[in-house]
Amino acid sequence: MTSPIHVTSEIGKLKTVLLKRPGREIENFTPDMMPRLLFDDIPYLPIAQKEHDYFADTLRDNGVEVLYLEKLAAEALDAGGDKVRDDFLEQMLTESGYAAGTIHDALKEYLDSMNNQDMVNKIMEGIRKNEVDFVPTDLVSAAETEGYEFYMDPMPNLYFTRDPSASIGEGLSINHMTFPARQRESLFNEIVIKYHPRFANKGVHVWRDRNHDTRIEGGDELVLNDHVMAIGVSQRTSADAIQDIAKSLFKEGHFDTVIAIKIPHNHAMMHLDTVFTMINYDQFTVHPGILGEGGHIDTWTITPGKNGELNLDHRTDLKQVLKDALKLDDLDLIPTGNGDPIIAGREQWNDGSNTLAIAPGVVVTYNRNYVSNDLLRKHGLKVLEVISSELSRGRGGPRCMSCPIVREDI
Ligand SMILES: NC(=[NH2+])NCCC[C@H](N)C(=O)O
Repeated sequence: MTSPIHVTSEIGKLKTVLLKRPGREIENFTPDMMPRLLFDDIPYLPIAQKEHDYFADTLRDNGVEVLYLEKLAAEALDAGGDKVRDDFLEQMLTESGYAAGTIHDALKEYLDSMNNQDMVNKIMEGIRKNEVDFVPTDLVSAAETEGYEFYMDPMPNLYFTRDPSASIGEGLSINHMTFPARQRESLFNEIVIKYHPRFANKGVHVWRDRNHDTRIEGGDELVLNDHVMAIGVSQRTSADAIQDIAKSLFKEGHFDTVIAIKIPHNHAMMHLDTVFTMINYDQFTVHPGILGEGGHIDTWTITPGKNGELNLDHRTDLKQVLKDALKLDDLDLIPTGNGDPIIAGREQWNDGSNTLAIAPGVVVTYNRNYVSNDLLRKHGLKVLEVISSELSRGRGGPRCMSCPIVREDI
């Protein structure tokens, strides 16, 4: 059976992609909630949607089928039936802090009055206290939640579909994410894979599911070719999760190499794909800020060892490591902002390194990163710019905003 997921590179012609159109969740919060929700500002929703539609149209104009997470999730619940919907809702309430009790019951009743699409949208947008018909009568509900506006927080990061799951080969990882603000997101991906007619029982292999304590996010998971992956050791992805997924990939798939790349652990560079992306057979974007003296950075090339163990090779010359793993004579590492420290810092902040390749040498980028975009063109790439004033406020670019489902082989 051919799997409905097929991704054997970062650059093969993109055929199908998963997006999430920004909804009310991206404005349903106040500045004091921003750090916890991993946002740096509150986007202006109508413009953010316009920009996102432009992004989706750019992909469609280039022959890409665009799927929407919010739609697939509702369709998965439609297909799954009452029991699946109920289990999903219980799980979502539990992960939102209400496994049982009077607030649980009130939220359940409220959400249960909606059809699947409305319920999915509502969970994504967040639930404020003033919209639920509930007067607390016990001390826990009355005292412990006083002064906070929400029963269920919005999930503003959902439009970064890259992170909660990652397509790898004929399968995917459904991720246990790092921060509470994003941990519930991958529940949507899980129901889509389990129950949506397009994916359910179609031979999709789950390399690693969301039921783990160790953390990994798709922004760190780069499929370089059909047997080599690069995974960031980052603020969001831990070394033990990388070892775990490497074992699973080596055991049951066609992968034989995982290059773990250690990047700074901070908000601006939260994932490997904010500082490093593959854009052609032999071309990558790299933010100069991650390279130490002489262009060095810690990398560990992981390969299968004896008895299911892993072999490790620690090296610091990123260019040589990539050349060896990809069997290339030369490699073009293109520095964000052309290496100027001010421009590189600014354009990396606005995801100037976060390019989405839709074919070898053809990339989608934010228009605001004009220095990096010019440089990409000078290096021979075809650059399709998308508008980005509001979308960039969530700290993610075209690669983060897209989860490839099918790419042609390279
Ligand atoms: N793959 C990525 N770089 N995603 C960016 C995610 C940004 C989001 N605000 C977060 O902090 O999680």
